[in-house]
Amino acid sequence: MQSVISLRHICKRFGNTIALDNINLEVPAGVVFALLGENGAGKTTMIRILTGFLKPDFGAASVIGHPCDTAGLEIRKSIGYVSDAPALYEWMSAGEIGWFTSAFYPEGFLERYRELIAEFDVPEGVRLKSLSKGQRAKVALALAIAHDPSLLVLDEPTSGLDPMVRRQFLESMVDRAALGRTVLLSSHQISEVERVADWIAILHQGELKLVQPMDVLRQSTHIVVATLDDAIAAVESPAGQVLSESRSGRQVRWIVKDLADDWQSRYDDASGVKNLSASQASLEEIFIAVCGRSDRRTIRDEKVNAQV
Ligand SMILES: Nc1ncnc2c1ncn2[C@@H]1O[C@H](COP(=O)(O)OP(=O)(O)OP(=O)(O)O)[C@@H](O)[C@H]1O
Repeated sequence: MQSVISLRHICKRFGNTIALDNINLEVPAGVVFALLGENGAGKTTMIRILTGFLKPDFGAASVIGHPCDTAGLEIRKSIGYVSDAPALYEWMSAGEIGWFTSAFYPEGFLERYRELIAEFDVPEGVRLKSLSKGQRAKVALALAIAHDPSLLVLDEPTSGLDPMVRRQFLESMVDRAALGRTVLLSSHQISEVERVADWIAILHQGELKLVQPMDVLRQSTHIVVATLDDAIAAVESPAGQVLSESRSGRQVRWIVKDLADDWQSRYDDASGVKNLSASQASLEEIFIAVCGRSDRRTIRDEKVNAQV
């Protein structure tokens, strides 16, 4: 099946900063796909490339079959997009902006928009500048989904919203995926994402560190804790892909992906390990393990590496 979003070898630099470093990503249809990353990881840069606002320095990107570098307008008309700070005509009322925007979309837009506004409890007659932040976010979401787009792109949609509004937002994402639509959700609200996302991608300092279905990621990533006889003794890591290791006194803690079935066999009586346990890691623990390393490469680093 064709991907809804496809990125091949995407690179983008701003001066010395490598904002996106050879990104390859395929987003399947009908899922809530979460793009996680700390501040400055490159999430907004990726979304700006996908929506045709920014051209990559290298690589090719397409959204619902359209090339992002040449068909930005077409893409923006077809998808729904909510930025972290939606630009709305402040002097219009919630009702007026729906009517105004409906001129750009096929019949049925206004009716659906008004239904959504009523569902979200936003008063139609009040000017946008007099609405609360949460109400304005709901207007932006209603405008983005009233034409029932096959892809909805949300850049930090819930930042600054209260928990009730956030929950309403995220539930509407799950409803959309259930109808076969795709949602790309950029966020650093990890616990929220964990509840709604089908797929997780972790972007760290411009590099895509991990892309996996949420259930596979959960099942395949463990926290392994070993208690040692001696606090300063060396100990072998468990068999698997070790994402992080930390020590506190006699305890060693690893976050391990694809832990081998027979991982305990490494720790016999002579290993100096007294107690062993393994449990499933939360998304937050996985995120910290993946992102807790190395500083962003800059062009200066690349030049130094090329010289050695
Ligand atoms: N127009 C620009 N000019 C210069 N540097 C930029 C520009 N846009 C982004 N950057 C840099 O590129 C990197 C990635 O920024 P980006 O906004 O994509 O991150 P982000 O993951 O969206 O962060 P946040 O969660 O804080 O919004 C950062 O180091 C940022 O400073």
